[in-house]
Amino acid sequence: MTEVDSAFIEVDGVEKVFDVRKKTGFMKRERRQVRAVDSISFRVERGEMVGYIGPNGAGKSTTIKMLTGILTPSAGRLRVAGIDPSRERTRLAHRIGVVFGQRTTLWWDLPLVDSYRLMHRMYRIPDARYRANLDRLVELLDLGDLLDVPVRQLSLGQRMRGDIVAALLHDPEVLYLDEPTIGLDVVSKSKVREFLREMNAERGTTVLLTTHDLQDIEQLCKRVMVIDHGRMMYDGPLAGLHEAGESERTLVVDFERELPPIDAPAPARVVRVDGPRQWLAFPAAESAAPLVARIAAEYPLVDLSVREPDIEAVIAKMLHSMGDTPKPPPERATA
Ligand SMILES: Nc1ncnc2c1ncn2[C@@H]1O[C@H](COP(=O)(O)OP(=O)(O)OP(=O)(O)O)[C@@H](O)[C@H]1O
Repeated sequence: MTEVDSAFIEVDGVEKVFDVRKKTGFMKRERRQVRAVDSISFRVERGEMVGYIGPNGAGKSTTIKMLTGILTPSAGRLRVAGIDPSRERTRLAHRIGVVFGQRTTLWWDLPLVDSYRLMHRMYRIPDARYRANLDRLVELLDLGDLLDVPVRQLSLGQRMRGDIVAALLHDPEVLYLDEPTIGLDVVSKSKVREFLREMNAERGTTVLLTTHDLQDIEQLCKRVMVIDHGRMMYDGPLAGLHEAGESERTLVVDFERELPPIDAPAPARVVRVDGPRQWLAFPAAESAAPLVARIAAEYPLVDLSVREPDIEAVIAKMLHSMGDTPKPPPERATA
């Protein structure tokens, strides 16, 4: 191994500026520069699963495209597994896997297995390894009955699992996931998450995950990075993000009968009442257990559920609470 002291992914002062030409009138064009990524730095260690989140247009996809070598940075230094992605894109391709939730890498008109056969050739995967990986992945992602079905006939959840198999057939060391659970039903979401957790634990695959679903991050990533207007605004644990934005979760409780708003222990408070159902907001960084125990002891409780805050709301609150000043975490960003 060459990368003894270095992290698996290294991003130092990376920028990406796009030149955009806009039509401003008949025969008139204006040139403008868009700074999609603005001097960001971070490191990801081998085997880490890191969430990479931010509002629309924040610069997430641009970062991922630079990490895969599709785009060349305008400034700064990038390394993945010691490789400069834009200079050695093909060499790097053998070590990375990419899943874009909104697009597919599968051949639409062909049976699923034909796409895998093509990947087998494209990546020159040794036969025995291909066979073993295919068997294992198909079993883990429960695709056995679907291998001969044309991709166009698969449901979104089946297609997504098919895409994940395609991205992993060549045993990549790092996986970039862009919205892997978008549009999936609850069962498919949990299948995908469970698989990713197992893959990370068993194989130590490094994962960079972009998502709008807070539960993806909660269930998969100890660390989250927030980007906004191309700048790194936060890099640390998810709980810290909740604290920075003072975000709240909601406890939804059903009582045996209609009650006036209950006397919730602060900082929890009733925010809505509808018949026997009441909604209580409480700090997202706190456990729901003491609140649930207290309500169960004092009121005629029938059922309850906890709703997570929306990822956009968490980010918006955090950005608002910080003004425009990035929260410098991590020694790891400047190390
Ligand atoms: N090829 C391009 N040419 C010009 N501008 C671009 C190009 N690609 C991205 N941009 C701009 O760069 C900024 C960052 O875009 P990017 O796609 O990286 O954001 P994102 O965080 O992935 O957003 P989303 O969550 O909506 O996918 C946006 O303002 C976008 O319009």
